Amino acid sequence: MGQMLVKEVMASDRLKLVGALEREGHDWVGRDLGLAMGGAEMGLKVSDDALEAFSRAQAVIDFTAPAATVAFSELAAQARAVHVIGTTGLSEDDISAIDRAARHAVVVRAGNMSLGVNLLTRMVKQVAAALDADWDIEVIEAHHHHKVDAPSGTALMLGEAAAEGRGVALADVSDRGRDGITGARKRGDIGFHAIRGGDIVGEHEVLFATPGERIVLKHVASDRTLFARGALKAALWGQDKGPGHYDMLDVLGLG
Ligand SMILES: NC(=O)C1=CN([C@@H]2O[C@H](COP(=O)(O)OP(=O)(O)OC[C@H]3O[C@@H](n4cnc5c(N)ncnc54)[C@H](OP(=O)(O)O)[C@@H]3O)[C@@H](O)[C@H]2O)C=CC1
Ligand SMILES: O=C(O)C1=N[C@H](C(=O)O)C[C@H](O)C1
Repeated sequence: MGQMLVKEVMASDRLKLVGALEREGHDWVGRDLGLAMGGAEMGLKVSDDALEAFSRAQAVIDFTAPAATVAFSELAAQARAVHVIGTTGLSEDDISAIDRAARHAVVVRAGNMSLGVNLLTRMVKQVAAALDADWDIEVIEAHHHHKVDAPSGTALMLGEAAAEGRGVALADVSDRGRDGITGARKRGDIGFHAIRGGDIVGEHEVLFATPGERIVLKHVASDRTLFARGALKAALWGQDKGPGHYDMLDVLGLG
């Protein structure tokens, strides 16, 4: 995602890239970003000094890993830069830490930056609200074999939307990774299933099943560029907002 973001920022006439980070000890640190990416020289050196880079930025776009994102949220808040977070796999403690940073700066966080998925969450909530618990809800997601977290951030967003529609807390009804003699499905549970293979960009399906019929709501991402474009839209949107923890529904006006 990092390299995709660099390309999208370079292609934009509204954005300017002022820094690029790698972790301390990475062999790109100190090298020209363009050359390191295998292209033309960009005149911008890769750094490992987050606070220095953030202090020169109006926005920080972060698709990394939970520990990095939590640390960056504090530094971005110190620098009063808009922090756009695409990182998934965050724990409740991680999210609380980000909430603390969002008291001082704008944070936009979403497990999926695409318009389609965010619209789908509204549809899932509506369908879940219209159906009772005789309808079993299952969230099925598929991603490339490099992905390290499961369920995906998007699957969790869709599960949250379904739980919200039903008026229950997801934590109380979530059923993940069935294996072995699990017993019959519990009424009202929301199940999660993760497929990992090849270069699948991201596919999410929410299944509502009752005896005799099924409803399937599905989103397919076929190009990662859409996630980068969504994140950049969020960075621009956040420029005139007050401190707070926002999501893509806010950015897209679907909240
Ligand atoms: N919200 C959305 O729309 C989307 C979210 N994602 C999420 O974004 C995240 C990244 O995805 P992806 O790009 O595929 O994953 P990658 O593993 O390819 O990239 C993550 C990068 O973050 C770097 N990183 C980790 N920790 C640090 C640190 N402390 N300082 C600097 N760099 C660090 C890693 O470096 P190193 O290799 O050295 O560890 C790596 O280059 C995932 O959580 C993914 O689920 C992805 C696509 C869309
Ligand atoms: O890791 C990915 O690739 C993706 N991660 C996000 C997620 O966890 O839902 C968004 C998208 O599906 C791609």
